[in-house]
Amino acid sequence: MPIESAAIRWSGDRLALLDQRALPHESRWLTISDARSAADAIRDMVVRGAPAIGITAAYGLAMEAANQGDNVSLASLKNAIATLAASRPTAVNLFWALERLERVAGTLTGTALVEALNADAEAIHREDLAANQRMGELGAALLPQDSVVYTHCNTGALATGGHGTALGIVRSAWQQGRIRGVVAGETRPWLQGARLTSWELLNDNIPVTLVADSAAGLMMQQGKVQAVVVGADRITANGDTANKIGTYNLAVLARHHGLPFIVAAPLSTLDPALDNGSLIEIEERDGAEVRSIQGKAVAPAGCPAYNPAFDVTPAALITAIVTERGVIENPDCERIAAHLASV
Ligand SMILES: CSC[C@@H](O)[C@@H](O)C(=O)COP(=O)(O)O
Repeated sequence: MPIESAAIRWSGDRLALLDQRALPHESRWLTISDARSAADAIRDMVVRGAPAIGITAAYGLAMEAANQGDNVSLASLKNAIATLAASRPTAVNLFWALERLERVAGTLTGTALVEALNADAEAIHREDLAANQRMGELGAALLPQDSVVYTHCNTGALATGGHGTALGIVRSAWQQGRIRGVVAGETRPWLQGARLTSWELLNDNIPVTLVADSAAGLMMQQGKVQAVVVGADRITANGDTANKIGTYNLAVLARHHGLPFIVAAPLSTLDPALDNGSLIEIEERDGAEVRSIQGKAVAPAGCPAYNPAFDVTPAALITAIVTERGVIENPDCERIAAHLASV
């Protein structure tokens, strides 16, 4: 059945992705028809954001199954699953989606398998939108009345099945008249804040001020922001949270200035199999992304550069984690486990 969200269009058997590398200047859609092209799109940042990566991987596997036709089985999909799993390492939603589809596939074969994978990929897409809307309601209530909220990277409709995680909270809070506006950090090196978050917020007429990442401390010192809300790529059993590089800096600053630091993520981003954040694989990307901005060199050619795509914020710096199931205040092992066990 066709499903459409801001950056992901599923026709029922083919996938189109909005090429997020070209935003905000150009709206270009790429057609994806198998697991290899889905994996390429994830690795090359055509599609990004933990939930959107999971949704894309699910559709990629479903299309692969359909392409294989009558003889398809879980065994014949193993290479495609490995290709998708190798695309990016940090966002657990990718692995969560693949494992979920593997369970659905089970011993099915042929048309039954194709139909089951299609239905589950569509369910993952729809469930993510519903989760975001619920997180929006729950998270908005945590923000101080009349506050200005600082956010990092892009966690909006582009990064998810719709509405957004942290940006979903911002959207819901704005609709409720709870916040006065948003400060978006530009988010070097890929500029998700400058290119994507500001674009989404301007499109929704939500007041946004774009700042260089290095302005965050001054803005907090000057009392210009009252809360920080971010998304997550993986949250371990103790609440440690991997998110876009620079998130940890913001958490330290928020603690110093006594501001709430709120993480929003669907349950598909929780990884209770890992005890703590030191066990999360942090994606390291090409140093060329740091030496240049949007393909234009800003550093001497060949200058050594280090380019981790994510960092880990210790749970002790997090005021609350919001999932579609509720709010985990002062997250730790016990509270995360109780949250996961609750219904
Ligand atoms: C709802 S998206 C949550 C996270 O995936 C987001 O904050 C982030 O870090 C995205 O990184 P990206 O490298 O753009 O995929």
